[in-house]
Amino acid sequence: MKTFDALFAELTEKSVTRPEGSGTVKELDAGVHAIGKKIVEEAAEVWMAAEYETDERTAEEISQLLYHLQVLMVAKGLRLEDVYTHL
Ligand SMILES: N=c1c2ncn([C@@H]3O[C@H](COP(=O)(O)OP(=O)(O)OP(=O)(O)O)[C@@H](O)[C@H]3O)c2ncn1[C@@H]1O[C@H](COP(=O)(O)O)[C@@H](O)[C@H]1O
Repeated sequence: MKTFDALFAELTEKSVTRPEGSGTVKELDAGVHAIGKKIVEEAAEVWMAAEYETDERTAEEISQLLYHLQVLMVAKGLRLEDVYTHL
C-alpha cells in the first residue's frame, strides 16, 4: 500500500524525469492555476461523497484530493517538511 510520503517521492521524481504518458507531468505543465481548480473540484467531490456516498467512495475521493495537493506542492517547490512544520 502506498503512503503519503511514498507518493510524494514518486511525484517529485516524475517532475524531474518527466516520463512519457505521466498525468502528473501533464498537470504540472498545466500550471498552478489549473492544479488549483482541480483541487477545488476534488474537494467538492470529497464533500459530496462524505454526505451522500459510501465510506469507500469517500476514501477514494480523499486519495484524489491528496494527490492533487501533492502535485501543487511539487509545482510550487514545497517539501513535505514545509507542510509538516505547521501540523
Ligand atoms: N494517485 C493518483 C491520482 N489520483 C487522482 N489522479 C488523477 O486525478 C483524476 C481524478 O479523477 P476524476 O475522476 O475526479 O477526474 P476526471 O475529471 O474523470 O479526470 P480528468 O478528466 O480531470 O483527468 C484521475 O483521472 C487522475 O488523472 C491521480 N493520478 C495519479 N496518481 C498516482 O500518481 C502516481 C503518478 O502518476 P502518473 O504521473 O500518471 O504516472 C501514480 O502512483 C498514480 O497512481
